[in-house]
Amino acid sequence: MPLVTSKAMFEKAYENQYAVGAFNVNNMEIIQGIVDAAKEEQSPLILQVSAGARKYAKHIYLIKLVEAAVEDSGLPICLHLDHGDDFEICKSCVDGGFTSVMIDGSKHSFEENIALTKKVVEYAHAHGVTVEAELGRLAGVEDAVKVSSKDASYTDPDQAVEFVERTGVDSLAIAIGTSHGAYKFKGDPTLDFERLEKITKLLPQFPLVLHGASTVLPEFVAKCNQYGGSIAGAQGVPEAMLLRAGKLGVCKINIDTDLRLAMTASVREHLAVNPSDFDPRQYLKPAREAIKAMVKHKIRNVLNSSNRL
Ligand SMILES: O=C(CO)COP(=O)(O)O
Ligand SMILES: O=C[C@H](O)COP(=O)(O)O
Ligand SMILES: [Zn+2]
Ligand SMILES: [Zn+2]
Repeated sequence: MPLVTSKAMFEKAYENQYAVGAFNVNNMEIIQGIVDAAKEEQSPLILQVSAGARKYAKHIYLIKLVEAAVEDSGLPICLHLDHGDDFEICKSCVDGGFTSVMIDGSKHSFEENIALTKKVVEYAHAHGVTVEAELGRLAGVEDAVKVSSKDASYTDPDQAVEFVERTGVDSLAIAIGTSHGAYKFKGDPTLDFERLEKITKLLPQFPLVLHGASTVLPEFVAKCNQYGGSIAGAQGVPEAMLLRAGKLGVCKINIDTDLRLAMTASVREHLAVNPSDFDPRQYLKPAREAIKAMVKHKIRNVLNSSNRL
């Protein structure tokens, strides 16, 4: 089974009102934990690589690890570039074996975003690769750059229609109140479901993407803090809201922060409880299991994507 694009995955997800999890990967243990979970759940899967991940691990290591995961698991996996900043990084990932790319032109003007996205779509489609774009701007930390809530903006539904028509893009990340990182809401969590419903109505059958969709489960924050961490005031998107979004045209839900918290909580606990351990396998093995358990939890309780292959 080779790597696959997101096209058939999204068609099936849209039809059956569930979402495919897009999990950020940075190393072997993270990839193995995620893929093991998806295999046991027989769930469709997107593994995504940020520019930062590509810098950290190098493109060649990540692609070879993901190819190994496909061969070892037999799963149809989509390998996606997360938040491509310019045409060059998208081209490099298309040329380098990715099956899907995101061009994130959301920091540019509407017209510049369209022109940039169109250029990537033309190149990617000519090479059999699907494209995600972003309209509206999420707050939070993205590629080590903090977008303040004053610079964030929700997606305009009419602009979304024009954007999709003029670019030919395959899926669209929208801003309805989620944000990247562990600190998503100061008060009660709210998402603009009215806006989401409007976009879905204007763009029927079109797959939408929700970034910044970690739940920041309190028990993992508490475990980090119990074993020497200092993560205060963290809050994510409640699971019920994500399930609701999955029934309203959101076909891809991005999760990174929850994997980071699961892995860090596990490593912190292991080293605190076993102070004489110094073989990395001793703490990375349970860390990999923690990733697996988190992804299984997401597939069952947030994505509703078990047994959808
Ligand atoms: O959107 C994301 C990656 O693109 C990840 O979002 P979280 O920070 O909520 O996990
Ligand atoms: O959207 C951002 C993802 O969580 C990736 O984060 P990163 O750029 O730190 O790898
Ligand atoms: Zn963005
Ligand atoms: Zn994102």
